[in-house]
Amino acid sequence: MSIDNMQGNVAFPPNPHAAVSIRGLFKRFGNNIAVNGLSLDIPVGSFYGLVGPNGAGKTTTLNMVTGLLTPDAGLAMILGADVWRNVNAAKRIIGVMPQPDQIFDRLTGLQLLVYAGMLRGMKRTEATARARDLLAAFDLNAAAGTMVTDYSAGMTKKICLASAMIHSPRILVLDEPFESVDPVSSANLKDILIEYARTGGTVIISSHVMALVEKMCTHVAVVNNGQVCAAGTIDQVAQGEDLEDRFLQLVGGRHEAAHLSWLDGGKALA
Ligand SMILES: Nc1ncnc2c1ncn2[C@@H]1O[C@H](COP(=O)(O)OP(=O)(O)OP(=O)(O)O)[C@@H](O)[C@H]1O
Repeated sequence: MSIDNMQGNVAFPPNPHAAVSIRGLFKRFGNNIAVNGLSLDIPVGSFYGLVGPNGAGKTTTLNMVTGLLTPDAGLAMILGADVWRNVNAAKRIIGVMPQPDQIFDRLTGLQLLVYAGMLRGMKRTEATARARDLLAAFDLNAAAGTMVTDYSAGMTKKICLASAMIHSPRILVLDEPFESVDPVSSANLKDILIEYARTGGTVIISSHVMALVEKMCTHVAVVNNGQVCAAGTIDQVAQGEDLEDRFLQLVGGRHEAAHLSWLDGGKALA
């Protein structure tokens, strides 16, 4: 998709060939409009970054696309099928990284992965074999028999990621996947995701780390106030600039002279 603000253009039909096609998605929490008529196409095989300031509506959008949250209005299609017409079918196609507080952390890492696989209809033997592959890939072999509640934040993140991948979904939706993951595991994870996209899988990540998005993603959408303000390939959105600078131009919010007069390096105590 070229740089294209499709806000409010609900008449523009969804793209049945896209991995994800969103039209006029809307969600309100009380008086707060979290997602305000958002439209976006995510091509099959893309590594798509969703970026935006805190509270922009990224997580709310992803939750509606993955069948976790009902939209107030609008349409989300996954590989040509309306998510909300058959939400269970959509969930089988997608791998969603659970949040650490959404997992059964009294299971061991191995048990959690086998459980996640069996929940998606896999046989125990196959789920166990894949769980062991994933534990190795994420450097969690030594912690396979440890309860997840005793994992560090980064280890928990990795086991959450692994549980999103075990059923080999066609689309992976990952909210801040690299946050608190160490550089070695992060590099391994990037290799896995890049290979996954290369073989036709679609990866959608939300991230605040612009350098990472610029390096890893093929496409990016900048979300602000519940709408897409720019979307396309990284080059199309960056327009020859550093992606972070372009992001700041698009969303604004930089204070001319960010200055807290009382934050004086402790001079007052000297
Ligand atoms: N369950 C909820 N109940 C009430 N308000 C909510 C709920 N979830 C999100 N919101 C509000 O919706 C808006 C969008 O939130 P959302 O979490 O989608 O933003 P985000 O772009 O993912 O932000 P961040 O980068 O900080 O994670 C925010 O104003 C938030 O306070």
